[in-house]
Amino acid sequence: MAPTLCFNCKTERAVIIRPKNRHKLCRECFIKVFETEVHETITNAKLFYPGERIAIGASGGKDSTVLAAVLKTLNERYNYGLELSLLSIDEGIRGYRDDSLETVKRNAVQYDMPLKIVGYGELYGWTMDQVVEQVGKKGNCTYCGVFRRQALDRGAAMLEIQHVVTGHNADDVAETVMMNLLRGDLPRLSRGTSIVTESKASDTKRSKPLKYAYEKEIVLYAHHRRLDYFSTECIYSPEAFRGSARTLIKDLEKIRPSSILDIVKSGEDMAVLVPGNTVPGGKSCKSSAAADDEAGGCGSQNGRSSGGEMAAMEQQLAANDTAESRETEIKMPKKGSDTKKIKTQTLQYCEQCGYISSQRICKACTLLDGLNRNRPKTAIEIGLEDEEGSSTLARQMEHIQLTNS
Ligand SMILES: Nc1ncnc2c1ncn2[C@@H]1O[C@H](COP(=O)(O)OP(=O)(O)OP(=O)(O)O)[C@@H](O)[C@H]1O
Repeated sequence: MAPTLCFNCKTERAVIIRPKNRHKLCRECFIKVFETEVHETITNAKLFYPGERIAIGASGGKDSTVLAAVLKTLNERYNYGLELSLLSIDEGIRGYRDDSLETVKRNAVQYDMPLKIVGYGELYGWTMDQVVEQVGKKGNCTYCGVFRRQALDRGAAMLEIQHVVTGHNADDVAETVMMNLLRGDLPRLSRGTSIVTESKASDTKRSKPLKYAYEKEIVLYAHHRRLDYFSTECIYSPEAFRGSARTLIKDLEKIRPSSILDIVKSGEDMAVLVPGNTVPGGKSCKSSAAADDEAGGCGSQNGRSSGGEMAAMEQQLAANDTAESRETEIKMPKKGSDTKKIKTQTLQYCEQCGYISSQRICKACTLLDGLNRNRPKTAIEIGLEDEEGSSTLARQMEHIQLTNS
């Protein structure tokens, strides 16, 4: 049987089917389409300005590796004029992060980008291995997430960079929407849906250029561009709630491939319902305490292994270069969306470390206090399974304060 030709170029052999339109694409056309859609996300949301210095939160995983590769390509193709750097946080997890950091070091050479590595050990005096040794695996993700959010900000400050981009993708955002919907937490749903999160007082803003990119497409892109990335998952325990939301979304995707972007879109629409808040069309979320609330990574990697779907996909791709993985529809955000609203919080500086926080003592310092007092188990008994840890952390802090008083 004659090979199917690419829907776009009509000359090359098709190796990818996109469920969006059942178009069969060749490698080159798929890569171009993927990059063009990220470019449209960037331009529609006006994510960057010429000359802007950008720190790419680089974990060595597929998402941030694809992000770095695509940003480099687009920066050159469309003359964004960006100065791109890699910023890696070393959580201190032997057998995981030390290996993935080796990948980031290679990426720095491959993409000709400067690399800054900041460690939990140097910032907090605790590596995650030490934290887990003390608190156990249950709930360790909350420590890691809170520490990473601050670490990314602090790393960016060291580089004198005011914009950190992360590899959060459409699946991650859909999970966050689903989790906050199930918790009835619209303000957090609103913040998690925004493509940009910035704080009134913090110099550092965050954005997610891959917000509309499906995880499966990211894997395909990495595969077909032969990107060098690290695919092992964190050795510590997954967050059960996010893992359940992930499984639910993956199941929905199987039945209806557009579910992921539909959930993201619903999240953007629901964000409008947050009373007294201001978010431009899921584009930007200005929170006075965004630094404390914005996801700093992880919390999505963990729990991802439900079913090992991505790992299986990667294996299949590696074994068969003519992969015909099912793709999902990418709908780009419409230009000129309405202004929407988000919750504002009271801003203050942590009395201990000076980090921006909605609390007198920031979450990292609260957790560190618990660790340093050698009694974190008391503090985390109330449960730690959320993507940003914030609601639970607020309860933890109350608990800790009560325990102390
Ligand atoms: N240790 C880290 N150093 C720098 N950035 C990080 C780190 N961990 C996570 N991030 C950032 O947060 C994003 C989401 O992280 P998460 O842990 O959810 O992994 P992920 O979705 O699998 O992404 P990746 O494939 O890039 O690891 C990453 O894409 C990256 O931009």
